[in-house]
Amino acid sequence: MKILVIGAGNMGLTYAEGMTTSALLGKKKLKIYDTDPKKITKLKEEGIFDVYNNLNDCLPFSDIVFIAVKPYHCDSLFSEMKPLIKQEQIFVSLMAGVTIQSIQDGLDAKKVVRAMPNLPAKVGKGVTSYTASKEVSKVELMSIRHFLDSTGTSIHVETETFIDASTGISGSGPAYVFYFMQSMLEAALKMGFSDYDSKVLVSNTFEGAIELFNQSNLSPEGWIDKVASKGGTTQAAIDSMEDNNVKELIKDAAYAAFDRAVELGKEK
Ligand SMILES: NC(=O)C1=CN([C@@H]2O[C@H](COP(=O)(O)OP(=O)(O)OC[C@H]3O[C@@H](n4cnc5c(N)ncnc54)[C@H](O)[C@@H]3O)[C@@H](O)[C@H]2O)C=CC1
Ligand SMILES: O=C(O)[C@@H]1CCC=N1
Repeated sequence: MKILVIGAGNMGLTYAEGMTTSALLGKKKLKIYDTDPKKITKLKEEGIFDVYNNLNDCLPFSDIVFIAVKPYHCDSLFSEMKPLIKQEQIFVSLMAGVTIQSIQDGLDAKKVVRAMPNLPAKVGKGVTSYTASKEVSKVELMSIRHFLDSTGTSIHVETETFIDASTGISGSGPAYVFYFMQSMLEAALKMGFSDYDSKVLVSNTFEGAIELFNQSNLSPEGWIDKVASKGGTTQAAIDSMEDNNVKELIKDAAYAAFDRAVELGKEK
């Protein structure tokens, strides 16, 4: 199977790296296309992929095409791609907001999969939601899932609304976790810990809590109860967060990302 990734940025390159291990590629190298000359030179030097700076040389010779440019670059990209595509090709968009209909219209293509990945894919711990146009067969969708799973795990959703919703939870979600980490790092530094000690305290606290959560059926609230003693320190912290409405604010933030994904789709 011949795979092309368009856009060698954070997401495109992460997916490309994940997919190089796939048995479905056979002996072929994965193709990657970008317009940035510096990226092209660097990728050519590394020699992991077949690297292209011209769509004519790669797009017509690919079965599955992953699109990982920023949403505002897709219109100009689509007009360049349109004369080169074939109806049997499958296009997998990783772009936030951009709808299946607008991809089909922009490319004059039928087989489109819309996916929402996230950045932990870089370490094989990504989660991707995906849905497809009706022209993509079950067997084709199984191959796509195989490639998506090369960066972690995936869930199939029935409608694009769930792609926009998962953008607010898992797509943008790693940034919320980093935001929380940054707040705790700043608090640790303010308390007088060194940079190194602050990082050790915070990163191990996150890692340990996630491991506990993953190894049990207990809800986060159940785990909070195990940490917090009545009248103790944790309760003081949780009370402070509750008084400041932190939980509602985080939910609002997730909805802001969801709404923005829907809005991006309408801007097309
Ligand atoms: N970064 C993230 O955590 C996530 C990103 N996404 C989506 O992935 C897409 C890419 O995001 P990033 O990788 O973060 O962006 P990025 O800016 O790191 O990468 C975009 C790449 O596209 C290239 N590019 C721009 N125009 C091009 C064109 N016409 N032809 C070929 N290449 C072109 C750029 O040179 C760059 O290498 C976005 O649509 C975003 O919504 C989705 C989920 C998570
Ligand atoms: O911020 C963005 O628009 C992209 C989509 C999800 C994560 N990053």
